[in-house]
Amino acid sequence: MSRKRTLDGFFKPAQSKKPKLETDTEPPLISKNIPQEVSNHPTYPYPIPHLPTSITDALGFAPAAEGRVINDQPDLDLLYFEPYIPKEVHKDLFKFLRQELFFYRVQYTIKRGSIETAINTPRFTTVFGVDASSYFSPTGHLLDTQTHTPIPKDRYTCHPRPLPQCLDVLRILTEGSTDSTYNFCLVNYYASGADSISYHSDDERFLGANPSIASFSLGAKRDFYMKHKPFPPPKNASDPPPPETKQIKLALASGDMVLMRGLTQANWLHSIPKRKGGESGLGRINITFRKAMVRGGTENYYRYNVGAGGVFRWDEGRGEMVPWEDAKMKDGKG
Ligand SMILES: O=C(O)CCC(=O)C(=O)O
Ligand SMILES: [Fe+2]
Repeated sequence: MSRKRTLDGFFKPAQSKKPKLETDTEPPLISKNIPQEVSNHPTYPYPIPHLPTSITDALGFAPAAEGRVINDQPDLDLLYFEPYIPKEVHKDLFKFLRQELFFYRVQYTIKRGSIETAINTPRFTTVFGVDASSYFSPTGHLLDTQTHTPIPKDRYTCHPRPLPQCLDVLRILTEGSTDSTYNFCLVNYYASGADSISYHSDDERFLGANPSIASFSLGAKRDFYMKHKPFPPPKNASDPPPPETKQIKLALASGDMVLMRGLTQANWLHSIPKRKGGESGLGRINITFRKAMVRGGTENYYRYNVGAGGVFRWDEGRGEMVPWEDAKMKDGKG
């Protein structure tokens, strides 16, 4: 089949707003018999090219270094790969993902008591995947994990989408080196030192107990801080004081991967603080792989990483993320 027909084929489903999920005997949402040069799905704003073989070939040598265990403080269990991505390709992988992925700048409100506060997420985000109650068939339909039949229409209010090949390749490698499996990929893009993530832990109940989270860095070097959560006050005056813990700083470089596992999320917070100077102006991509067990995880991840706003895409000429609608008009594709 010619390349032209392939492209026509995948642009068509992208126009319909919702995937048709009734049965898996329908025409595939992802073409099966055509050599796939792109990943596409009705939930994607545009198709995402597969990784060039120059990158996939080099990824065959990952992890580029052995993981170093960091567990010298209470409740801490990290495996730190410096680097994980071979040095020959981390720059190309960064450029590829920044150019080809679609991002969002999510706004939401939080309510504390009767006071509502508007939050502007201080970084670009995107997400792919679905929790363990469902899975994507090879043709892109969402099926129930128990019954292997199409999921009921009302299972999700969001529109879960499968990992594109370019991130799935990394997921498979990560599973091989971390003794865990993952069904979600979250991506952050920190455009400059003004973008950040404040202290938090990824210990939501929908991840189950002691989740393993694999976190990749590409692009600018940024400081990653960790600190122990406050210990509960002693119950009796005779109880021993809580153990001493020290803040941790890892200068995460392009290609590095930190696996946070065991008791880490339940007991430690982590952050990427705002920075002036250094490499931060070059932009940084963070990719995390996680496993959500139940539907609530899917709703949460799409709400806070896609939200209800517009799509952004990297504009190489302008050197910044631009609203994708504008970029399409400029290309004359609008
Ligand atoms: O950018 C990073 O290295 C950390 C990102 C993170 O903690 C998160 O997305 O939950
Ligand atoms: Fe996190």
